[in-house]
Amino acid sequence: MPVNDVSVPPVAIPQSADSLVPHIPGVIFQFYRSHSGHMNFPYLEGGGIALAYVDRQQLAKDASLLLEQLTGSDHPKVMSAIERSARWMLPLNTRFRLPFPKEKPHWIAVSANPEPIESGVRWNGLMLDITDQVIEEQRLRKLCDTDPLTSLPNRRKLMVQLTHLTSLSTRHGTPLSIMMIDIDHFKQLNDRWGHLQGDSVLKQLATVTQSLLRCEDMVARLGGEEFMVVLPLTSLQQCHKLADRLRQTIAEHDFGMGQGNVTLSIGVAEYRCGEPMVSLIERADRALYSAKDVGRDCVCLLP
Ligand SMILES: Nc1nc2c(ncn2[C@@H]2O[C@H](COP(=O)(O)OP(=O)(O)OP(=O)(O)O)[C@@H](O)[C@H]2O)c(=O)[nH]1
Repeated sequence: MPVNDVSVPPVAIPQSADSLVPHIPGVIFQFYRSHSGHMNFPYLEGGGIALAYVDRQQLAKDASLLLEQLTGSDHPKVMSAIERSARWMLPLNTRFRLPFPKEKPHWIAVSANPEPIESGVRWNGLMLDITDQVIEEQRLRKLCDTDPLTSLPNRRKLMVQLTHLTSLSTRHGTPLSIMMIDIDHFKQLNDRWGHLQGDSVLKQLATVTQSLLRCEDMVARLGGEEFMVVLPLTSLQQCHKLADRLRQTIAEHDFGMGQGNVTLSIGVAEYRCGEPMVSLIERADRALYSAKDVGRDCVCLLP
């Protein structure tokens, strides 16, 4: 049969976009800000859940009813995105959490184009509920940043955090110390007790170390049997003391293999304001190797 003989069932063509708008999974809006700062939504229509709990008639008069619901950093973030878009006539692209009664807030993405008018600026744009996408992003980010065996932050996450903390330390002149930790003769432990028992030691070490730290400290697994602890606002002496407490706690801990089976060598170092982060890590690494050299089960620091 020739292709052009295939009969197509008749479909009603919408007369205007207006009849489609209530059925789309998002919101089409017009947002207005006067030169004096008054804001409102002259137009706000659409489908999906995003409009379920907003009072459109009120928002047509005053947008601050919606903006005031934004929590945490979302309010200043959205306000400065509006300001930037208005000042430079750049597209407004941002996201925020919209509170929902009896539910977790939903993530809403906004994308709109500004248009200068005599009395202020007008934006025409879209809002989409991106909650599922944000949850997936958060899950993937956690996966990228976490060591699967111990659930500790991994090397990647640690480097990001250490970069941030060294720059804070340089800016404010505050102390920052690190510990480089390595389990002694871990190969022998694996060979003698098996890989599963080795894994269990790594997990228990992670838990014991975390229990000795404050919430602003961080312990990460760098790989294999090597860990790093980062201690903001901590001098070398305080770090040394804590490292020795950790060493002793682990030496006395019952890993289920009889006492005295697991010991740690630890190198400690303090950040020198302005130095590259790698120099700090190298110093702690060299201190760790000194600890290995002098017989293990000890804490070393370099001058
Ligand atoms: N069970 C277990 N073992 C691991 C894991 N990652 C690395 N290892 C083992 O850790 C051992 C590290 O051995 P080495 O680097 O020789 O160090 P060591 O035996 O601890 O010796 P020193 O550091 O000099 O005291 C190797 O046998 C690796 O196979 C892991 O995730 N689980």
